[in-house]
Parts: sequence; structure tokens; C-alpha cells
Amino acid sequence: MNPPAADLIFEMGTERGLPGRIDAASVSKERDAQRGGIKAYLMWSLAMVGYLFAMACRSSMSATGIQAAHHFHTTSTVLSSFVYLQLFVYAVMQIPAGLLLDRYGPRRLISAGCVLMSAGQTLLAFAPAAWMAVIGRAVVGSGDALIFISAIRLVAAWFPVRRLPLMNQLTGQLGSFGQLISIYPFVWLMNLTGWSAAFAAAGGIGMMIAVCVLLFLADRPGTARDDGRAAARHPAGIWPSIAVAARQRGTICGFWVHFTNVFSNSMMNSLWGVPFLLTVERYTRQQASAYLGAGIVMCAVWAVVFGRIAGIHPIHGRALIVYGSSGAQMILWAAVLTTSGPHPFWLTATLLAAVSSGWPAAGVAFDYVRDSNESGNLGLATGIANMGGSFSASIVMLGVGVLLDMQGASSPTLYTDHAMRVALLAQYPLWIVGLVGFALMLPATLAAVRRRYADISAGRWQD
Ligand SMILES: N[C@@H](Cc1c[nH]cn1)C(=O)NCC(=O)O
Repeated sequence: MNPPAADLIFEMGTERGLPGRIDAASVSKERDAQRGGIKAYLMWSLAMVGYLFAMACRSSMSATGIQAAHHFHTTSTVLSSFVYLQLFVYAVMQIPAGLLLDRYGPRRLISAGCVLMSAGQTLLAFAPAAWMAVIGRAVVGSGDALIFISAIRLVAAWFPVRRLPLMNQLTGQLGSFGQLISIYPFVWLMNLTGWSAAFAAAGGIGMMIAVCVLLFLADRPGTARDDGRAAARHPAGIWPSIAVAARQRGTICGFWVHFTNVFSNSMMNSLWGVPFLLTVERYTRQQASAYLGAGIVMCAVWAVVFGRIAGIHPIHGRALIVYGSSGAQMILWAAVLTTSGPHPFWLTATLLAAVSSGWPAAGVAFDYVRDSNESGNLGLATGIANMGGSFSASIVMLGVGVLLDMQGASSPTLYTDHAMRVALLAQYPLWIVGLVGFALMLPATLAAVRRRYADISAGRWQD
């Protein structure tokens, strides 16, 4: 049996003078019996295979940047523009993906996402020209967009409420290890067999995952593999459904949480981390890779810590994670960007700890969304929140490039310590906008979270 959330015990039992402790036994025993068991972990693992594949596909092009430049007879700079395209497709697909998720459920969506990513990777394998590779990347991005929110929806159906923040964190975090698949085994396979065979193999693996998911995944506990209520979802039509999900303060609060916390980490890992470390910190390429790799490990540590805090302290703990992570990022980036490099080890290490906390802190977005929306539009609401990080990351990545260009640093050979530090200041307007949005949405969201936990405790709420 899961204990009640600590800060809600405090608020409901003491602060407001309401009758004592929430009796956790009042949470439906039957639902808890079905949720969180071995089968739940098996279902989650299967969804995780899909998400690992998505993350591996997402980063496969940057991991093979030099080979890609040779294969398509183009420059790495042109290829890095694929990152924007991928982020753009991922972001615009979130609302359709959310609608489809509420209608068809995670099993079909994860399977369809894997098929799309396989098609995109296969197109890349045999594309004779760069423009076809662009289409391949767009197809990969659209498949990728279906996966993460489906995994989050599946977790919400299979695990008890109190364990969801930790399971969400583990989902987001373990999935990101998919990047390591593209950096190591995939690059190794490419060196061994060549471009076409490696991408075609990735396509084949994706199809196998799609079939396994279709055959074995179940959307929720019970006997039926599909969510039986799916057909009834969004009965009012697409636009009213979007309006309902977007009107929930928790959905918009989730959007701002995601918007505020994801971008520094994404910007470093996807595009500007290596140039910054080479130019400002005078790292070698190997040192830069090791630094960014250590960031992925730090993310995992933060994910476990934040998952525990967000589950036990849904009111104060989650807000603290969001303010704490973004505040630490702002302070440490200020210390690095206002003084010339290279910086002392303690400063770059602390910066890495702060930046890596952003990716899991963004996971709190999905806790707010889940605790303030009805299950019928949870997929759509999760998709809306998940757009936040893609928007902010693409704006920052573009902003850094524009600020470099404006200083005459239009190619890597022209990057200077000063130009790079000025360019990275592009992050600050986004933190300010994001934190204002979050602060405005937080009070109403917390009221919704309190209502949800009270309903759960009184047995009035069933997913
Ligand atoms: N920030 C991640 C989710 C996460 C990471 N750690 C805990 N949660 C995220 O938003 N991922 C979206 C995706 O598509 O990968």
C-alpha cells in the first residue's frame, strides 16, 4: 500500500484542521491490486523498448554526423539543420499524437511510431540525395512524437498514483540511454557494415519492436489489450477537446515547466555543447564527449531523486524542483558566461550538475498534467505539455546561432570565447518567460492537485 503524500497529510490533516491522516486504505484496493505488479513492469518494459528505439533513432544522425556528411557529400553544418527539422516535426505532431493516443491507446500508437521510424531510417539507408534524407528525418520525427507520451499514458494506467512520479522519471531517464545505443553499437555497426546496412538494420529492428508491441502490449490492467473506453474519447470533436485540455491550468503549467527546464540540456547535447566546450573551456573532443556523457549519468541520479520528491511532496516538492533546477541553471550559467574561460573544474562540474537536473525537472510537467486532467484527455494534455521543451529548445538553438552570426562567428573556425559566451545568453529570455508562465499557472494547478488527491483518498476518483 502506498503512503499518502507527505505534504498533503500536513496540509489536509494539520494545516487546514481537517480530520487526521488520509486513510491510504480508502484508495481502491482492487485498483492497487491490479496495478504495479509484475505484469505492470513487463508492460512498461515493452513500452520502454519502443522509447529506447525512439531515442536511438532521434540521435542516430548526430552520432554519425561525419559519416553522414561524407555519405551525402554535404557539410556537417547543413546536417545539423536536421536537428531543427526533427524538433519542429516532433513539436507540431504532439497535438495530433495526443488526440490519436486518447482515441487509439498506447499499444497502437507505440507500434505505429516504430513503423514510422523504421520507414524513416530505411529511407535514410537508401536515400541517394540529401533532400531524401531530410524527408527520412521528418518521418523519423513524426514516429518519435508518438512514443514518449504513449509510454507516459501507459504508466498512468498500470501503476498506482503515488508511484507515478518515480515511474515517469524512470521512463524519461532510461529512455534517454537510447542515445548511448546510437553513439556506441550503432556507430560500431556503421563502421563495420557501412551506412546503408546500418540504417536498414535499424529499420528492421524497429519493425520487430512494432510487431512485438502490437502482439503483447496491453493498454491497461484487465483482460482486454485495448483501452475499452477509447472509442468514447473526444466525443465533442477535436477543437473542443483541445480547448478542454488547454483550459486546464495544470496542462499549461506543465507546458511552462517543460519549456523552462528542458532547453539548456537539449541545446548542450544536440548542438552547442561541443562547440562551447572546445571554444570556451578548451576541451579536446574526447573531453567534451566525456563531459556530456557524465551529464547523462547525472540526469539519472536527479531523475530518481526528483521522482521520489515529486511523489512524496506533490505540492511543495514539485514546485521546489522546478524553481530549484531553473534557478541553479540561471546562476551557474551566469557565473560561466560573465567570466572568460577556461573555468575551474568545480564550476564546470557544478554547471553540468545544474544543466542535467533540467531534463528530469521537466518530467514534473507530466505529474501536473496527470493530476489535473481527466483520463479521457490525458494523452492530448500530455502532448500539449511536451511541446514546451521542443519549442524552447529550437528557439534557443536558433538564437545561439543567430547571436554567433551577428558577432561575425559564422563558422566553427571563427568561434571565440567571447562570441560563444555572448551567444549562450540567448537562454535567459526563455527562462524568464517560462518562469513567469509557471508562476502564473501554479496556484490554480496546486488547487487541482489538492482536489485530485482528496478525491483519490475519498475513493471518488478512478482512472
Ligand atoms: N524531460 C524528458 C522526460 C524526463 C526525463 N527524465 C524524467 N522525465 C522529456 O520530456 N522527454 C520527452 C521525449 O520525447 O523524450
